Amino acid sequence: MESGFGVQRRAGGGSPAVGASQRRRKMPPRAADYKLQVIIIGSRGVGKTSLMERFTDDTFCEACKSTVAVSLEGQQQQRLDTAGQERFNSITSAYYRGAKGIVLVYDITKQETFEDLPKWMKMIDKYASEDAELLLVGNKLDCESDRAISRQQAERFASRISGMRFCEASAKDNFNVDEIFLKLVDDILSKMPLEVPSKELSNSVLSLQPEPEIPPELPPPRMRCC
Ligand SMILES: Nc1nc2c(ncn2[C@@H]2O[C@H](COP(=O)(O)OP(=O)(O)OP(=O)(O)O)[C@@H](O)[C@H]2O)c(=O)[nH]1
Repeated sequence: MESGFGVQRRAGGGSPAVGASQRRRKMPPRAADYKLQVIIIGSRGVGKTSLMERFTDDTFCEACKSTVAVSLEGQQQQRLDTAGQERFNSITSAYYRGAKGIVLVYDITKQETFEDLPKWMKMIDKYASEDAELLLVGNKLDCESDRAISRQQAERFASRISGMRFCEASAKDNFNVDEIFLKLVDDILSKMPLEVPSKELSNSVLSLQPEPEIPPELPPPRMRCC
């Protein structure tokens, strides 16, 4: 249950006068200065694909099918047999490892998606680089009347994890979506050395489905002691 993509960022971009989605539609394509791998993780149905599609294409699908595929940009699209856990795990660990940014999503209307967050953090602790930027996103803010998780609860969760930022968003209403990804990329770039080695760059895209598998032995967690 991960989605991800290569985010392209041009140097000296600054804050746009128009929305970033508008800029994406109107500006002619130009070679990117960097390609950074960002993955989007979270429980089933929280809106990972919707956030990604809102950011990349400025589209929203009301009745999307669940993601069950791995795709490698410019290459083949391959259906995953969810029983094929071994192959899945090696792909998962590779993509976590390569991620410069991780967007961890829950649904503000679904308690269980918030309760799953510690499991996702275990995956991050096990597989991701310590330097990866982390962003917690409470999606479906347009469903305020069905809210099950308060902003304060989520802020408390994020504050216990070193370097994790938090925001709420709506892929449906296109609220905070550009901000999520552009801020994440700015944070990643601000940490990078001026000369980025080419092996650091990635152009792969990932979209996976199975439930998070909790590793039996975990490295020291990012959770801070209270
Ligand atoms: N109201 C509302 N619905 C949303 C929002 N984002 C996604 N959805 C809906 O939630 C459902 C699941 O969205 P997806 O983007 O497929 O969620 P996902 O996390 O990629 O789901 P999986 O691939 O199954 O893990 C779809 O019906 C979307 O239309 C949002 O911001 N607001």
